[in-house]
Amino acid sequence: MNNPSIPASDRTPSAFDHRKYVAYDTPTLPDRTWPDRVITQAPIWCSVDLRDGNQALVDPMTVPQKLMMFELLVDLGFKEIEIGFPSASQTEFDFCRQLIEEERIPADVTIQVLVQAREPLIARTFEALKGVKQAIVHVYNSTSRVQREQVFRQDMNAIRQLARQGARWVKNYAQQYPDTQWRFQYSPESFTGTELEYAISVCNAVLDVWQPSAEAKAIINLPATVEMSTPNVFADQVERVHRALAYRDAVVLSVHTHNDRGTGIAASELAVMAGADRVEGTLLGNGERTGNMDIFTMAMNLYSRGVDPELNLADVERIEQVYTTCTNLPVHPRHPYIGELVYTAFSGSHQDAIKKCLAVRQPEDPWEVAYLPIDPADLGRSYEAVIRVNSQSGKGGVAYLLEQNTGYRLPRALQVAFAQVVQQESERSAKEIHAAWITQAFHDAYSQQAPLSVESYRLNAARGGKDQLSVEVIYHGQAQTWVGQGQGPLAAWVNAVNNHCGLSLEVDDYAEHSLGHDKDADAVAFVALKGNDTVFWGCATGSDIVRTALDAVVAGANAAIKQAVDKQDKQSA
Ligand SMILES: CC(=O)SCCNC(=O)CCNC(=O)[C@H](O)C(C)(C)COP(=O)(O)OP(=O)(O)OC[C@H]1O[C@@H](n2cnc3c(N)ncnc32)[C@H](O)[C@@H]1OP(=O)(O)O
Ligand SMILES: CC(C)C(=O)C(=O)O
Repeated sequence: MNNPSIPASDRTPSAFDHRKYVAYDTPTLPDRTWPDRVITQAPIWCSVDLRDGNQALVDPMTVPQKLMMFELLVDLGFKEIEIGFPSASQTEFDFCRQLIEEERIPADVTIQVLVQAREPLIARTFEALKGVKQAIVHVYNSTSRVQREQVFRQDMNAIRQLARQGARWVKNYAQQYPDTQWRFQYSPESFTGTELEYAISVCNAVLDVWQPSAEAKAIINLPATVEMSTPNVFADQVERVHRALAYRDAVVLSVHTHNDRGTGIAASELAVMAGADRVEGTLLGNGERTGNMDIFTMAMNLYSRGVDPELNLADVERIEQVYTTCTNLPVHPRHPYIGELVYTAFSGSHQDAIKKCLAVRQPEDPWEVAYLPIDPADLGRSYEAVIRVNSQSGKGGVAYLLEQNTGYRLPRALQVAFAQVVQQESERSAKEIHAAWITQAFHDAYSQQAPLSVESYRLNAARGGKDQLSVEVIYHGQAQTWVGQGQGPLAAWVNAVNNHCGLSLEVDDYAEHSLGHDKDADAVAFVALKGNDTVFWGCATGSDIVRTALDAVVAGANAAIKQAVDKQDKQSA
């Protein structure tokens, strides 16, 4: 249809011109109630991975791939699974037969199949379902204005008759297989492009044929076959149907949204607020064009707000593996909840906030961690994936990674100093800096035990007086005995080091902590030695805390010695 708002002389079909498009109709539902509702319970989920997901693939799934996906869906807890379109191809037919003949359908799972409102296809569909204990037969026809006028070339009445006829065929064929517990589903396909009151009249016509009851409910499924509006408009449409549908108590109201505008999940969520009982979709949103609504994400959205999603999605590795094997599609690294990068913070302020929230969090607390909508561990994600370091990162992230790798909790001033080392490398390489590099760089910078190292020590701790320390050292390859005195072993040792190395270091800061919870756990010591307006940090670990402190001083002193040598080399060059 030509858009009358564009003068004919102005129409340039190949140009990027928004005037080619018309605004969508907005139903008037001034007394809408859905905006005040919250979702407190998971809807009935129906996976359509094996049908709508499958029909959108470059290479539709083979029978083994379909089986693999079916088993995953069952294990995740889906109770309704649309397994295909059995009249579409031999593969589809055979898959349906295999599930039934090999008794692969658990007693609490109902398979669903799709068919057009065409008798031969409906006959073939019932053949495919022969012997099944229970099944949903899902019949559809397009009701939109565009399809009525341009595809079917039939008026509203004829299209309603087609729907009614399809419903009759389904009902009649079902009577030929009385051993199966049948349920029927109807979709006014392209519902979002259908005049709302007309769509309701078609659904009611179908229900009049099926005469559903509270014991034998029918399913009316409202597809956003093409997502054409903002989700609030879809919610209004659903609430209007919810109110106007005949046999409402005997109907499960279902929605089936697509993602053409990128809001397929929001549309389903608002639809549930508007009265939908059931949601069709696919894992990770595979499906026609931009995909079906993503059940994994919608379920995790519920989970993240404390609502039981009634699906167990914890094994994301398996979900990803089956998804990629069956669809040949990758999982986007930013895919909600499952993508490789979705729990990762590179930026300094995010890392700092995450680290602080995690540090104060008690296991029994509700999850309230900045920047992390859920606990990544719930989906098997390790904390290594949470904080990653590049040139956008700060001291918090670097310290966090080091702590994860070594258990060290750096004093704040050492965090600041070490972050500069890492920042230099990340800027030089223009790459991510991994935890292994950070750990090595930390030890290189702060744990050097050459040219000076401690072999053994003897401490004569004097009550009220000065401690006397005698230390067997290796200094520039020579074994020597150094003696020092001071207020405590640390001061005694710094005095000895200063005397023998020609330094004038003072202890500026000292911290230690245990590296484990049991009494035999090693400790780590950090010491800041100040000399000539420079702070030299040293770090060491060990089971004997005095020895560990001496080693930490040695590391700081070695850094000071190295700086002095470098200075001399520069001057003589
Ligand atoms: C929105 C959705 O996802 S709907 C599901 C879509 N999925 C698929 O189409 C995948 C499986 N489909 C197929 O394999 C094939 O389309 C088949 C086997 C079902 C049918 O194949 P064919 O009969 O060869 O042809 P085709 O699909 O082109 O049929 C179109 C004909 O069916 C009619 N038709 C299409 N949909 C329906 C329907 N739901 N109810 C009744 N008639 C319909 C069309 O008007 C057209 O009629 P015409 O032949 O008189 O012009
Ligand atoms: C058959 C229907 C439900 C469909 O897949 C759609 O409209 O997208």
